[in-house]
Amino acid sequence: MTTQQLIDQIKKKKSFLCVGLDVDLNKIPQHLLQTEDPIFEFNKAIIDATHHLCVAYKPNIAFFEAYGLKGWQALEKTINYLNKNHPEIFTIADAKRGDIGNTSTMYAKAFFEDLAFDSVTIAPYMGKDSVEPFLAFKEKHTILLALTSNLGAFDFQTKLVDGKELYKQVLETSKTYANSENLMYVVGATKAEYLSEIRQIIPNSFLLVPGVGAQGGNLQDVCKYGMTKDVGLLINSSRGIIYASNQEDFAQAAAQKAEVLQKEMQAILES
Ligand SMILES: O=C(O)c1cc(=O)[nH]c(=O)n1[C@@H]1O[C@H](COP(=O)(O)O)[C@@H](O)[C@H]1O
Repeated sequence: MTTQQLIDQIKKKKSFLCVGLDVDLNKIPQHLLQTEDPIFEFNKAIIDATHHLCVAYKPNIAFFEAYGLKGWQALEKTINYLNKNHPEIFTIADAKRGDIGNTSTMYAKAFFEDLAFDSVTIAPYMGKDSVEPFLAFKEKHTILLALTSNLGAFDFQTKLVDGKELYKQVLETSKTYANSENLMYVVGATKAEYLSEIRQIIPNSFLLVPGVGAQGGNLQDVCKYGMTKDVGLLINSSRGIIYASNQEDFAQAAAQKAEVLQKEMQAILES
């Protein structure tokens, strides 16, 4: 999916919501555990109930890998279900990969070719030759961790390196990479006060913003400081939506939570 197609969807749906699929078998409704593929059945029900309210889904790969082969098969079924039934949806493999060049190429093939995701999250720590193999897939999007939502972000990301915060170095240096126009960045919703300065470095790039809901980030603040003329934001919520109920009504409950966020986004877009 091109960036323009994503922008068009945001305008059409009046939503820049990304639903995070962080499926934990201990948290899903008991009755699903009797089915052959509880992870996929859960995802399918969530997607069926929420796809009109969001523009993206972000399966977090850890939550699939934790269940071995069955988890990986559920991931494959989930992305195939999305690509077949909802090609208008932007898909994010939240894998946080990045390694020496030839290894990154294999990670890129796994998520872009084999699983056919639109984008993948990448850790920038290993630098240019670890990121460019993902950017080589010109029709795909590489989402680089810039300033993350967790407390550990202050261990390295905000530290000064040559007089400048490391996350700013990541933003500036990554702009020099080949095909950098296909970069998006992760900025945690819990770090909204940093967004004005971030926008000075990357005025137009899309940001994936996790951390609203369960982690305490605030949608209004993120939009105030981070929104561009083309919106430029994908706001992710995982637990706050998918675990709204652990009973048979879980999908409707998830849709209700998603709708609250969508309505808030609509109000911001129309203000
Ligand atoms: O890359 C991410 O998606 C990510 C980056 C970050 O800085 N913080 C963060 O929470 N995430 C992911 O976003 C999701 C947040 O989930 P909830 O806190 O349940 O909404 C999880 O899948 C995290 O792994």
